[in-house]
Amino acid sequence: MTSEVTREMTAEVIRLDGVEKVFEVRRKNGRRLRRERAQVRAVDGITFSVPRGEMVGYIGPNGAGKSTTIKMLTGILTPSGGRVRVAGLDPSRERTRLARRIGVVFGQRTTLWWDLPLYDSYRLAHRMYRIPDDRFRANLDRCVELLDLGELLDVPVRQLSLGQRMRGDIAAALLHDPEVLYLDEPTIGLDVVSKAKVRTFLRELNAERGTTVLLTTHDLTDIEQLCKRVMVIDHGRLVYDGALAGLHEAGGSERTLVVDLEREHAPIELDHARVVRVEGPRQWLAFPATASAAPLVARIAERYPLVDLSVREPDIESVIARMYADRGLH
Ligand SMILES: Nc1ncnc2c1ncn2[C@@H]1O[C@H](COP(=O)(O)OP(=O)(O)OP(=O)(O)O)[C@@H](O)[C@H]1O
Repeated sequence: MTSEVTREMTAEVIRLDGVEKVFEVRRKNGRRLRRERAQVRAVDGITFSVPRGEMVGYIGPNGAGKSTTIKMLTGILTPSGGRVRVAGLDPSRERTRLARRIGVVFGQRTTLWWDLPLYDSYRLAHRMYRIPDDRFRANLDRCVELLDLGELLDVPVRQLSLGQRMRGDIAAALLHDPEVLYLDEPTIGLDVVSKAKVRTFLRELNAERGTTVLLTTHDLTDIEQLCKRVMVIDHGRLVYDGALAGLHEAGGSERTLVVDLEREHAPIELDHARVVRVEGPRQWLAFPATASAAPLVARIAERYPLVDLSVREPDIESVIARMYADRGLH
C-alpha cells in the first residue's frame, strides 16, 4: 500500500502529539538598561486529533495560544516540540503541498486584494492553486449563491463592509476545495444577519462536502450552532475537550434572557430562572446554560406584557473561570 493511500484512508485529518511552541522574547528588566531574554510558552504540550468531517470549536481567553496553534497547523510556524500532522502531511515541511488541501480565514485580516474587485482576487486564486476551470466555476457559483456575493463581485474589496468582506474571504478560502478549513474569529464584528449567513453557510458546507472545520471564536453561539465538540485552551494547555453542554455543566454557567416589557414591572417570578438586574421596563434573567430558553420564553409571554426578548450566551472568559473554580484549578 502506498503512503498516499494510507494517508487518504486515515480517519484523522488533524493530529497533534505533545505540541509545543516557545517564543524567545526580550524583556526589560526593572530599571536595568539591558533587556533580558525570556521564553513565552505559547503552546505547552497539546495533544488532540480531529476526525474527517468534524466541526470543532477551539476556544480560550486572549493570549491562550489559539492563533499560535492554527499557525502551526498551516505551517506558518514550526513547533518547538512534538508532532503535527494535517491530512497526513507535516505542515512546516510540506507547506506548499498542504496549502492545496487547507483553507484559512483570519477574521481580523483579509487575504483579498484590497484595491481590486472581489472577483479579481478569486481569479488570482484560480491561477495560484491551478484549480481546474470547471471546479473553479462550480465552487464560485455555489459560494456566490450561498454567501450572497452576486452584487459584490465587481466591488473593490476596500469598499466592502466587514460582513461582506468576511463572506468574500470565506469564499476565497474554499475555491480550491480544501478538505480542512481553519476559521479564526469568522464572525467577529459582524451584525446578527451576517453572522447567521456565515453560520448557515458553514453548516451546509460541512454537511454537503464533509469539510473538516476548526473554528476559533469568542462567540459561544458560533460553537453552539456549529460544533458538537469544543476544545478549551488556556495558558497553552488543553483544559477541556468535549461537548459544549459538558463545559457549561463543568462551570455551572448561566445564560441570560433579556426581557423588554411594555412598562416597568415587579421582578418576573419564574422557576429555574432568577432576575439579576432591572432597568425600567427591561429585566435580565439568569438561567442554567444547559437548559432550553423556549419554556421560559413561553411562560413569560403567557404571564407578562412582553414586547421583545433576546438570549445572551455567557462569555468564554467567565465559563472558563467558573470551570476552574469548580475543579479547584489555578
Ligand atoms: N511571534 C511571537 N513572539 C512572541 N510571543 C508571541 C508571538 N506570538 C504569540 N506570542 C505570545 O504567545 C501567547 C499566545 O498567543 P496567541 O496569539 O496564540 O493567543 P490567542 O489565544 O490566539 O489570543 P487572542 O485570542 O488574543 O488572539 C501570548 O502570550 C502571545 O503574547
